[in-house]
Amino acid sequence: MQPQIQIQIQNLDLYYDSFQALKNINLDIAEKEITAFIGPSGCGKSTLLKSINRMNDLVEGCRITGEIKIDGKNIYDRDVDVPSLRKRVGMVFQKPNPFPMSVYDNIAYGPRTHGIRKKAKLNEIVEQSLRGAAMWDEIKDRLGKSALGLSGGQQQRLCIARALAVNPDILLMDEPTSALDPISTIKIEDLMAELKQKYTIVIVTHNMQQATRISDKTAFFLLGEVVEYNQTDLLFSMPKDKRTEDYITGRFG
Ligand SMILES: Nc1ncnc2c1ncn2[C@@H]1O[C@H](COP(=O)(O)OP(=O)(O)OP(=O)(O)O)[C@@H](O)[C@H]1O
Repeated sequence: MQPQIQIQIQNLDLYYDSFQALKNINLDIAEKEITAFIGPSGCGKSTLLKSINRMNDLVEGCRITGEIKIDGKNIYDRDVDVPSLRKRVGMVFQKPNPFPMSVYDNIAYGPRTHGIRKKAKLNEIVEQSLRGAAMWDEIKDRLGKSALGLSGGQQQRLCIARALAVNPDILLMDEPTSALDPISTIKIEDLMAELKQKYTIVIVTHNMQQATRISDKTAFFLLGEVVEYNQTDLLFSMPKDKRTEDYITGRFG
């Protein structure tokens, strides 16, 4: 059975002032799969990722034409409530960025800003989110301690738990393991394999082995365009475009 398409990117062009960073992007991203964006530095991967929860709204001079539909609704329509969109489409960044507060408060922060006040409910969300990020047993006795005292890998899983706490449908991950050691990286990759049962995941990665290990589909970007998009095993074993082949065989980039 074909997976359901959740995110449809159609005729998307994006400009930073007069510089065109994305050129006519068309991509269908399936629900509850992991989709990887790969390509050399500066080719627009992060820009496209950030367009999926309108993080680029914060960049002065950024202009977008075309559409990104989530479950059929264009997120760039005027009537879209951007905070609600970002609640549905969570984001995890390259460098772990826990807030300078306790582990508990990091997780409870999002739900509190969405009006949840009851201690019992917050406790439940904190536990569920940390379980969802596969770190409850490891951290349950340190909930009151500062998140800044955790290791880099733990901080990144905490940031994933924080994203889960507001109950998103989609998780965007921008090179989530590039600042981590190999063991922490494997933990996050294992976690992503678990998470895709419940969430649609889009990941930017520079690590082609990582893309082949974890993703269902891969899009190869070059100079603001998607050159090739296919099932990950096919893209890496039988690239259709010479430029994809050159990149994955290390001939450039
Ligand atoms: N805020 C901005 N203002 C102006 N130009 C930008 C801005 N952000 C990105 N760019 C430019 O847009 C292009 C795409 O950048 P982007 O960060 O999306 O690439 P990337 O493929 O994610 O690169 P990397 O792998 O190095 O993170 C680059 O040329 C970059 O310099």
